[in-house]
Amino acid sequence: MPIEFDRVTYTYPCAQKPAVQELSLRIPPGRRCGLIGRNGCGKSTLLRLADGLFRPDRGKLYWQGKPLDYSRKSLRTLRQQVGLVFQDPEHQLVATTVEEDISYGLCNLGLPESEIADRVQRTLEDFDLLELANTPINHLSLGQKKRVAIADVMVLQPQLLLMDEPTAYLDPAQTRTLFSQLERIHAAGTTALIATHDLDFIYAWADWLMVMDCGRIVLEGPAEQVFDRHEELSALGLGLPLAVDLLIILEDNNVSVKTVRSQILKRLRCGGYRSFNEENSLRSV
Ligand SMILES: Nc1ncnc2c1ncn2[C@@H]1O[C@H](COP(=O)(O)OP(=O)(O)OP(=O)(O)O)[C@@H](O)[C@H]1O
Repeated sequence: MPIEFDRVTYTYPCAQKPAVQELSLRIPPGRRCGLIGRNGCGKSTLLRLADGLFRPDRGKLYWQGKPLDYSRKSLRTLRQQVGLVFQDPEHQLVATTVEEDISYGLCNLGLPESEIADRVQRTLEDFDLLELANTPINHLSLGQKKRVAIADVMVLQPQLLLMDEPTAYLDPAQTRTLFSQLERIHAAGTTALIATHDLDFIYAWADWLMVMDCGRIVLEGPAEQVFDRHEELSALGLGLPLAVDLLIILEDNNVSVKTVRSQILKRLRCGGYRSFNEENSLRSV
């Protein structure tokens, strides 16, 4: 079991209530795990706890079966095995140019120069960053910064990859590149946990889905089964991936393309399943 939370509670200094409460979860090796939930429900806090950046007030975290040790030395070792891509790329980028930034973590690991050069070159290619290799970080667009932040962590080949809103600021082509890189590392045995509001991305990628609310995991299971729980997701203020909405509409065999289009537009403009139900019937459109 790479990572496990056992009744973990964490409260930010000066905060009135915990951001994460009595939270228990286990992520088996090799899993593609999605984490969804409305704003402020505790997703980023959970990821920071998993990376050892925050220490729980109560409860315990286990990494590969051993309780997390918060000594400097152990945290250094943990960070070589667990990589976190922050929601805001500005929190990740440390060096002057793209190439320096991607090599930074590898240099800290004390790897031979030739291996560092090889890995950096491959990562620049993988993330379509070759042309930007010598560009100063502060000359990059937000989407380019996000790609560098993701590359910074992927180049380290962590055993557990934690990502906070990885598709934020990425255009569709770069989202596809990210997808294929995630497929590649999954095939190589990496476990990944991705927190996101991008339901279409998570629907396509995740094999396991956890839903958070008020600092707790409130739904968990195979992604397809969790997305089938329309009413509960709606009650939690969450929508559905477009593909699930489409499947619901298409369950009615008599539905025309025009009706599907009109229903999908309504879904996109007004939100998820609740508005769908309130409309009552497809045929009335
Ligand atoms: N530095 C902080 N100090 C005090 N409270 C904080 C701090 N950071 C976050 N919080 C609070 O902790 C709770 C959980 O925040 P967190 O960022 O983990 O949520 P999230 O699910 O990642 O949200 P989002 O989807 O908006 O990114 C929120 O109520 C938030 O207001």
